[in-house]
Amino acid sequence: MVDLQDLRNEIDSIDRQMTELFEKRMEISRKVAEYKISTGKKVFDKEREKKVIEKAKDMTHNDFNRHGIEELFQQIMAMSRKLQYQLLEENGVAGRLPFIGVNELEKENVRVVFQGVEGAYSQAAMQQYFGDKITSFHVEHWRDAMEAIAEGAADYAVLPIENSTAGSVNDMYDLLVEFENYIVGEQIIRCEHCLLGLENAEISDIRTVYSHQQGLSQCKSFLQEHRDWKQIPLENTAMAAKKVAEDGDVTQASVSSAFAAKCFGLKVLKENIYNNKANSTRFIIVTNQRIYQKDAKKISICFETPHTSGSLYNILSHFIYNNLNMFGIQSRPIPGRNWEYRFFIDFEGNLNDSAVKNALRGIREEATNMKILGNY
Ligand SMILES: O=C(O)C(=O)C[C@]1(C(=O)O)C=C[C@@H](O)C=C1
Repeated sequence: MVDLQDLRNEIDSIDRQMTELFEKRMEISRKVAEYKISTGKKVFDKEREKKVIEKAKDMTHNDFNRHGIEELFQQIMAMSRKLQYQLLEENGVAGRLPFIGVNELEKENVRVVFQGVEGAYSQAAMQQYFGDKITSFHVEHWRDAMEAIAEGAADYAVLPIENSTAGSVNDMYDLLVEFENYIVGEQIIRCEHCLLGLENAEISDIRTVYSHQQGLSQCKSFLQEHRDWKQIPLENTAMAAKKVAEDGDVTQASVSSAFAAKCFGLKVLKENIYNNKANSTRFIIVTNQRIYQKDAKKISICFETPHTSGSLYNILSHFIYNNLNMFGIQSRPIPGRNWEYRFFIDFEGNLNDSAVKNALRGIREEATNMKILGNY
């Protein structure tokens, strides 16, 4: 019978040699980086990596080892590249980021566009972010808002990107890729639905309630206590409040925000009638300039990955190696390319941090169509 301890001693000896060789290899990679710094050559050399992997695979003796050696060398060279990116950054050749840092965003005397009607949650988000000293207008569609800032009709747009219950606003991700507009801020608004009625109405008068379908379903428990009320869904919660104000009928109510009550002169008949107390929507503030506030802490990027196994894994490793904390990842189909996806990542950091520059340089070289959507 073989002795386990003997076998483990052998493995230990091989591991020692592998570690020594790994360190030797990284030392050579460091020298290659010096050469690349002085010649301006790119770190990532796809063809060379292919050849290294093929050569190593040819030396193996069975299929299992062929796969193993391929994966191992992919990892070794990914680490080698990360070391080289770090050295580039230390030598100040990490490349300039085409974004300008500003101390503060201009929030007064600016023109802001929001999507939706007056009294919408997006208008509430706009007021909370910018205050009152602005000129604002609203448009019907998200695309109209993106166009307004792209063309310079507005300085900023306020647009929803995510709801804590309903999830991401997918169209917004596509629009951020399509337009040369950038995220410079965000505002989270709690969707605190209330029951609104006319100034002289009481709850006992109500017979009909209007809201967006989601508004009605988010207040299901409360509405079940009033089963005799007719529930009528409308396009959005603000329109529902507007209708109640315009109809002037005490038997009508709407499920809308307290902000909408103020906008249309309605009375809050009952506050906090929603089921999920944490329900919130995250709005982004978008502009057509590549700027970021110097104390910004969150970065959004998107990229496409080559259609090969492990490519997303390799790209995500740039966050791990640079100690960057990822907040989230989304994917969206790429139009016209079935079953291929574009990834959107939010992570913690500032465009001026060297770890961030490092990671972005690596991702830019290894992914396709990488775009920095903003630092805010
Ligand atoms: O040969 C090079 O150009 C290197 O930088 C070395 C190396 C490697 O570790 O083998 C690293 C990165 C390149 O993508 C290709 C190969």
